[in-house]
Amino acid sequence: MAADAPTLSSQERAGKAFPVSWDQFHRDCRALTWRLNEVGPFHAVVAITRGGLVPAAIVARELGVRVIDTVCIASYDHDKQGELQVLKGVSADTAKLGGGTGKGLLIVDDLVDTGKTGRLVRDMMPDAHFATVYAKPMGRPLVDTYITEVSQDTWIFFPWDTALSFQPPIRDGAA
Ligand SMILES: O=P(O)(O)OC[C@H]1O[C@H](OP(=O)(O)OP(=O)(O)O)[C@H](O)[C@@H]1O
Ligand code: HPA
Ligand SMILES: [Mg+2]
Repeated sequence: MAADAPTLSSQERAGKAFPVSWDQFHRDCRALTWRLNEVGPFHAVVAITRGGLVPAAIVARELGVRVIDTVCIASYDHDKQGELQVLKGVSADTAKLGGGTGKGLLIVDDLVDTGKTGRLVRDMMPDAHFATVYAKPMGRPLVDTYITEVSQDTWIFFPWDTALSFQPPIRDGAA
């Protein structure tokens, strides 16, 4: 499982912060759907939980897809990546819709970073279309469609993980 992907230090991971608001995320999901609309139709959407649940709901709504399944994978404890754990695979019904290889299925996640999660889901469903909202360079080759690329040393802060807080002025040393 992604034995070739180097381990990144916290410094390499969190060099730059890229905070995303709900409004921005919704717009980026809609932009993603415009692209996916050219590729479909899809039998079902498969969300990679938990981060993929939010974009999957928006994309499925925009594409008019009502069959939604999940693959439940955990690997990060905040910004530290551990071993990937597959907590749940696709259901038998969804696997049948994808003909056993994922053909006609749309896999959605919030982002690819090192690509470890993406490689795992691609191995599970090699003919599925894999879409993410954001992509970092190491994971980008695994994604069929994405909207915004950020550098590898950028950490994306999603709106469901954050809250508004005071920021010191830039001239006082804020990053
Ligand atoms: O390309 P990678 O380096 O594998 O990282 C990308 C994955 O990491 C995050 O999930 P995480 O494992 O943190 O779980 P979560 O979705 O429940 O937050 C994110 O939602 C992607 O699924
Ligand atoms: N932001 C949030 N979660 C993540 C990231 C990120 O940049 N990379 C892997 N999981
Ligand atoms: Mg995830």
